[in-house]
Amino acid sequence: AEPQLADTPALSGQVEGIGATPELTARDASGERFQEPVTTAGGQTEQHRDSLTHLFRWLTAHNPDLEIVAAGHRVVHGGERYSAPVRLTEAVLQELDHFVPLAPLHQPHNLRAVRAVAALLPEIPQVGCFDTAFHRTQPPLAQAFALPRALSAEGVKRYGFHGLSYDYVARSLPGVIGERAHGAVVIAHLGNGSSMCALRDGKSVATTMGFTAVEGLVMGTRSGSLDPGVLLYLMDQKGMDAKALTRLVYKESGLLGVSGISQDMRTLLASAAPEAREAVDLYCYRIARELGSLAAAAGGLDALVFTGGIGEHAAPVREKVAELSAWLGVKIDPAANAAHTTRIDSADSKVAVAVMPTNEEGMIARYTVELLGG
Ligand SMILES: Nc1ncnc2c1ncn2[C@@H]1O[C@H](COP(=O)(O)OP(=O)(O)O)[C@@H](O)[C@H]1O
Ligand SMILES: CC(=O)OP(=O)(O)O
Ligand SMILES: [Mg+2]
Repeated sequence: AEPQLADTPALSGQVEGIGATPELTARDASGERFQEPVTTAGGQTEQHRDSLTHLFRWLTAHNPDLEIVAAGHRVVHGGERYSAPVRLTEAVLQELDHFVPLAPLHQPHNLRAVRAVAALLPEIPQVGCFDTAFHRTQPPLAQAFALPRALSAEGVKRYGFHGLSYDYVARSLPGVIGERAHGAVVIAHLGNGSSMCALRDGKSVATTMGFTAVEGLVMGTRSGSLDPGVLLYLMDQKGMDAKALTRLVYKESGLLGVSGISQDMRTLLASAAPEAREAVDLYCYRIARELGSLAAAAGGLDALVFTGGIGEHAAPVREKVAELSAWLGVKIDPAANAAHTTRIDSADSKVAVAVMPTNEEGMIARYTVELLGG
């Protein structure tokens, strides 16, 4: 029989703290919550393996009837080659290893999990679902850097990320705003990593992230767009090498670097420190600037959607972005915004404004069933 996907997951959960003290948390359909530490020692590879061993044992103990038939994975970078989900064979994994330098915070962890499952459950098929894939519909101009042709031909171009989230939201959007979902839409995925995507008729036409997931908006610890001259200056005048610059732009910048306090939006919103305020202000200002740019790429703005941890929960961020975007016809209803309702635009707003939960795992499950069931 063809695999069927239930509307709601039987279980959902995560292993957090790999690299430190991993812990499994899960929730079943009735809302019951489970939490247990993972016993492990050694480096990241061993910790991934032990976390998955623990997970599979736990799954069997709690659902004796459960049969694992496949595993779907988020793989952040698929390069030029992978514009759709793919069966993960060892040959494919070796190609995906090449993108580790292009997504150092994500790709190595993504691939470790695939290899750990392959070792533990060698008989099940595994599917890779790429953050970059959704953006392959973009016109070539939107994917281009103004670099010499030879470099562009090698694949030095703008890929974009958070595609699983954008695809999920785009598919759900007609149910929230009707016909306007087929017009010019900008989705703001605001989490630890933050990016925005312009869509026309549900397809990506432009996005703020580029070759790597460090371009674009201010993020938790990532700088977002920088004048490349800053990097040249730091190399030339301060003797910083690639490793030091990687640490700087991926781990020490963004909300954390500007505030000097935290990478966590909740902490910053609760803080009275002027540095916290400045970090949040810069975060919102950059979103509003990019919204203007993306509206230009989409040829207008019919709808603005907020998603991700910050987009879904941080009402003051949405309020500030809306205030800075009034010129585009964005106007929100303060009470609806404070209550995090699905539609937060005021009755006289030209632009529909929505708050929607994302569901990257749900999207992975769907792609996996589609690929294997077809
Ligand atoms: N109630 C809230 N108010 C403000 N910010 C929140 C709230 N809940 C979560 N966040 C923020 O969401 C961000 C994490 O987003 P999330 O999408 O969960 O992250 P990830 O990209 O790791 O999946 C953090 O900055 C966190 O502070
Ligand atoms: C690609 C990316 O930035 O992902 P995340 O938001 O999960 O860090
Ligand atoms: Mg996320």
